[in-house]
Amino acid sequence: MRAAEQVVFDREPDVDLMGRAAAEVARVAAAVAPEGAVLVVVGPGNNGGDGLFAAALLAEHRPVFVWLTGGSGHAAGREAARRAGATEVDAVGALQSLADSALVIDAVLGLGSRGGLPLAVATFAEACAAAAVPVLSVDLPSGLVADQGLLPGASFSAAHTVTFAALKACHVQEPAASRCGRLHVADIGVDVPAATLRQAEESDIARWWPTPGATSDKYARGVVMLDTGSEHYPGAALLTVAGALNSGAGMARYTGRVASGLILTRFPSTVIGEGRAQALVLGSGWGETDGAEGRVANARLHALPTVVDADALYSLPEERLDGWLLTPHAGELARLLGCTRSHVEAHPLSCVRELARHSGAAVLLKGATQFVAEPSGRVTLAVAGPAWTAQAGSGDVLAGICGTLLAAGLPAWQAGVVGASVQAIAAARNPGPYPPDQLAARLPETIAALTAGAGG
Ligand SMILES: NC(=O)C1=CN([C@@H]2O[C@H](COP(=O)(O)OP(=O)(O)OC[C@H]3O[C@@H](n4cnc5c(N)ncnc54)[C@H](OP(=O)(O)O)[C@@H]3O)[C@@H](O)[C@H]2O)[C@@H](O)CC1
Ligand SMILES: [K+]
Repeated sequence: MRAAEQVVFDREPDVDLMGRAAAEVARVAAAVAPEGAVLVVVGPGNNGGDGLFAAALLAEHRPVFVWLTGGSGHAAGREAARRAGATEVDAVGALQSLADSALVIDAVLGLGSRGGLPLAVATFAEACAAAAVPVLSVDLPSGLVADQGLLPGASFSAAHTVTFAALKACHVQEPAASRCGRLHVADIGVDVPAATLRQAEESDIARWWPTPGATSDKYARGVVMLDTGSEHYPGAALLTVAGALNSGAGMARYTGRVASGLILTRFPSTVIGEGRAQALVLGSGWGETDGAEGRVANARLHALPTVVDADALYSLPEERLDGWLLTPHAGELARLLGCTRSHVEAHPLSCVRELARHSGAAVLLKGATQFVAEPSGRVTLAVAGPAWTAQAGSGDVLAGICGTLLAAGLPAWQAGVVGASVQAIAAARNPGPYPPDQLAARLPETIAALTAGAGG
């Protein structure tokens, strides 16, 4: 973000980016709280500057109070707010005026935040929540750190966040994302080149879904070959097949070690044994079975796009896995990188990127926020779903869905994003809790609704 801003300053030294940012903040403030007093809480840096210029704009029409939490603040902004008639208050005055405020604008810390809040501000943030006064945060809820999803300490809980040019990690990664409220991305004339972090939306999933054409046969739709499940985890085989078939595979072939009778009783259209296929799914429910390495090496010989899940992840071939999709959760990713689970949870973006860069595969990191990294470093976040999907077996269904999407010809990263998203959307549209096999059974109607009107 700072580099992108610098490009604008180099091109146009007199550009008033802060004025544009403040105008957007004032516009959203007027929309969400059209009347009543506004209390602007201001920090020491440019985030505070945005708040002060927004205060000046709002003070033309309504009572505005300004609390300079650091004692001073952006000098020109302070002067503008004063001239427009805003009233400066101290910490006590801020708490007193809270009850009469229609809106609090949080302009304490933005991109320069190290995380957490000074004590007086933390107390005030709690008071806002207790008084149920809506907070509009400038750029990000103060207390968060822009490029992290963690809560490093106290922070505001915003009803609205106005950010500039592009979303930052804190806006989309939990638990920070839940502090941001409704997000408004304001265009202030700063171009963010080739976004390295993107958030997929339902409309993207509808557009990317590989709807078969009039002339598609089962091979064009894609045959998925699954080597999943084990004596210990036969259910995993069923769940992967359920994921594959309910997301529209042209055919599912099962080559794993679970008795074919069990598979066929539940999914009679499954074909048992190897044959022509367009994608493979490996590993879900293998457990610590012998022969993982041999089975992964065998898959390599097929030279097909491959989903590698669960225990197969620990037997990855050494060469670059172009076109493959790895689907670890945080614990598995930690083991692969030789670090701790808590390290992955604290730094999911860098960890998921590291495995993608190192392996040459796309990597879908599963969890509350689902990240898909490409070897280039670009990361796309899947559409978020309700927490109900965090249940044993969800990952198996997801591996099957991703297999279908790979078989239909989607690039590995896109198969990961679309697969994780459609499962989340199905869960959101069918508020459960449904166990994963029943949620898998809801995929067809979810996909039908999603793609209706998307133009295929
Ligand atoms: N660049 C541009 O043109 C544009 C920028 N824009 C706006 O500027 C914002 C970025 O401004 P910024 O760089 O001044 O950083 P900002 O977040 O205001 O604060 C830094 C100050 O806070 C302090 N501090 C940090 N953590 C702390 C803590 N936990 N507790 C207490 N203090 C803490 C820190 O102290 P230090 O770490 O240096 O000791 C430093 O003094 C950006 O988010 C956007 O709103 C828009 O106008 C668009 C154009
Ligand atoms: K802020």
